[in-house]
Amino acid sequence: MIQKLISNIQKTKAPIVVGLDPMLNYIPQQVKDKAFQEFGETLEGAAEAIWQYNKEIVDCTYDLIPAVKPQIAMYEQFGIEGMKAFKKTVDYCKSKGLVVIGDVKRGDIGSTSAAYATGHLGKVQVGSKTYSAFDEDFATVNPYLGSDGIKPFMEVCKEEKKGLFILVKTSNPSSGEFQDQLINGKPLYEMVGEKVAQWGEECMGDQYSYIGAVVGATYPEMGKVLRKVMPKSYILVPGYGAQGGKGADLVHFFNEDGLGAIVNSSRGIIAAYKQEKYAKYGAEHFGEASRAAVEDMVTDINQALENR
Ligand SMILES: O=C(O)c1cc(=O)[nH]c(=O)n1[C@@H]1O[C@H](COP(=O)(O)O)[C@@H](O)[C@H]1O
Repeated sequence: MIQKLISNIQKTKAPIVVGLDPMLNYIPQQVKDKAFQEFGETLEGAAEAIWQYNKEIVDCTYDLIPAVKPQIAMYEQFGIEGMKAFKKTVDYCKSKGLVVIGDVKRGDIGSTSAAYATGHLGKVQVGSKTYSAFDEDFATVNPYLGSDGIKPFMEVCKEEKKGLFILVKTSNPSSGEFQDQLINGKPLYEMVGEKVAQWGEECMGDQYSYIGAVVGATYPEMGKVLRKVMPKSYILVPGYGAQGGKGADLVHFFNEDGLGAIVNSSRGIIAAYKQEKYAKYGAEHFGEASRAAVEDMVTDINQALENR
């Protein structure tokens, strides 16, 4: 799957991920009205609205982008119906040739991680039959339980040719509270980065490992250090746009080959029509506003890379 991600990035010349994080308050009224007419103001109605919203955004952007990252919490809040919308979104994006990064941030004791890995990346055995339940291409995982929480995910990735993005340094304001703590003079996030590089060696594609890392766009100096600590790991970089990250901050997350990083924007793309810059599209043409925001993001990052 890492090869497919790289080839999609090369084909689109767009090292970006569109984050499919639908919230009801971003969804234009006409989309909600239609869904509520059919299903009422119910969890099912909400799930239908987020699915229709996602579908329009994907239809308007899929030819420009290599990958999407649905964040499961946005679906889970609507219970079973939301989870069905998550699965429909995963399948639809895959049918459009996109790589799907399930932003599920799992990680637990070994046996529980194994079940998470089976459900999201692997196959579950039911009697004589096997099923791929969610079947994303990559999943985000939390390494702070230690190696035995990560190994079951790696095993499934090896079998299924899938991949991981392991949280190393997160984009949020208080990420330093624990992640920046010094241990024998070294920050914890750097130790985790070294571990990701080690795990990555066991799981190599052609040039890059299918064990990647998550490093927030909001910490560019740390990104520069971590790039060197994990030279063969793809870095998923969230925090662009709504959290303040800009193209110029991101150049050091990339390797000299122009590869090695993929930058996520969620609200900045899917709710672009709400920004003044894209207001001319109006809520009616929210998908076109998202397309314009994708084009601007790609230009911003590629220009920054050219100027470095
Ligand atoms: O794993 C992630 O994707 C992630 C890690 C991190 O450090 N920071 C972070 O924002 N994210 C996710 O990236 C997305 C960012 O959304 P926007 O701020 O709207 O672009 C959300 O889905 C977050 O859950």
